[in-house]
Amino acid sequence: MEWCVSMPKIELHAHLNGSIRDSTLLKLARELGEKGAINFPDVEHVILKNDRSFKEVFKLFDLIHILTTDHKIVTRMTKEVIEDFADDNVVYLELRTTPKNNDSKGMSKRSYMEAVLEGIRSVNSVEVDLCHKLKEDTSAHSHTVDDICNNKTRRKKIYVGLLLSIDRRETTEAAIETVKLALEMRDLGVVGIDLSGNPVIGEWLTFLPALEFAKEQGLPITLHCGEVPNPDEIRAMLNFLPRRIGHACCFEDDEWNLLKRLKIPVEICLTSNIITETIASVDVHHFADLYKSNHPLILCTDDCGVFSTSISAEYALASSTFGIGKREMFEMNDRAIDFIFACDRVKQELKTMFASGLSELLNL
Ligand SMILES: CNc1ncnc2c1ncn2[C@@H]1O[C@H](COP(=O)(O)O)[C@@H](O)[C@H]1O
Ligand SMILES: [Zn+2]
Repeated sequence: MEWCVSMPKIELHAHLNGSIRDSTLLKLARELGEKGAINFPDVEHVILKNDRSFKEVFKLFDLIHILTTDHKIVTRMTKEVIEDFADDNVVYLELRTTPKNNDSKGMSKRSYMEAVLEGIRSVNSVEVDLCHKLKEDTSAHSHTVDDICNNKTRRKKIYVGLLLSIDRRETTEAAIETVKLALEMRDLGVVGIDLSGNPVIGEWLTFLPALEFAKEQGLPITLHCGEVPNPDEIRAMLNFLPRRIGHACCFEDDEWNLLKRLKIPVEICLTSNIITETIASVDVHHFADLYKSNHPLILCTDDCGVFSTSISAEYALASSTFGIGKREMFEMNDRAIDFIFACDRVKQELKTMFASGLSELLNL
């Protein structure tokens, strides 16, 4: 489905380390293998394996982190991931990542994020508009809407906003440190906070003080919610009123009713849910019911490296499974602009871009 690639798309749920290219991961593993730090054939097998249980996915993340937790590699990975999304015609990307401390690499959460920013600066195949507050004041000098829409006269452009993730393994203090860092970096492209990590680990109450602090400070929050059955946590998360949630796989009737009543937008990750077996098969995915109910939602990749997918592949899968066409998908993206975390300038520019794209679509 060519249109799934060519259509401008909004990606709101992509984890940096989960989006790493297989080729980069294998190269890093080979290098560590040559140094004798790991057994390359074992690691190669894990990287290339296609079906992964939930537990195995989180083991793979630990392995990926061993290979990538280094400033230069974080920079390279960030650059490649943004270029890959832009190549797939993502026009607005919210990229999330967990800031990491690692004494042996001289890495602090802040220096990790500086390496991410360096990666964004080194993107050269596409023009990056980093969403940050300061830019609003200078937007008069920014590009015109015609510039953005007209790929012929300008380079392709992608808006990027960063979300800082709190890992469910972290303590309250570490989570607060991440929120403080996000606040310090609001002028540098950080647009919000995410709670993620292995859903069978950690307690909601551990993260609540950090999330409440973020909310008080006006930082938008998205939560991984209901990836495993846990009705008390799901209800507590929904009643916290996050700006969005990811997944919503293991909801019962009460939780569906609450979600729909609160109209909290959902980031849908089809392939991720199927591979981790949180949903039995794509045809019974809750995307269908939410879409029919006009609930705010958007298709996302989660971890396109780990799950060997792409945002256009997710659109193709949703289109063939649920019979949703190009125009409806386009409108789904247009509506999603309302719940992105970027500032009004970016929202306005995207609205204009999509408005002109729709007339093109209808003229076809
Ligand atoms: C499959 N579903 C998922 N559920 C929950 N958390 C997930 C996830 N996929 C990824 N992550 C979270 O993102 C981290 C990797 O990216 P970063 O190191 O932050 O860039 C993982 O370690 C996990 O905490
Ligand atoms: Zn996720």
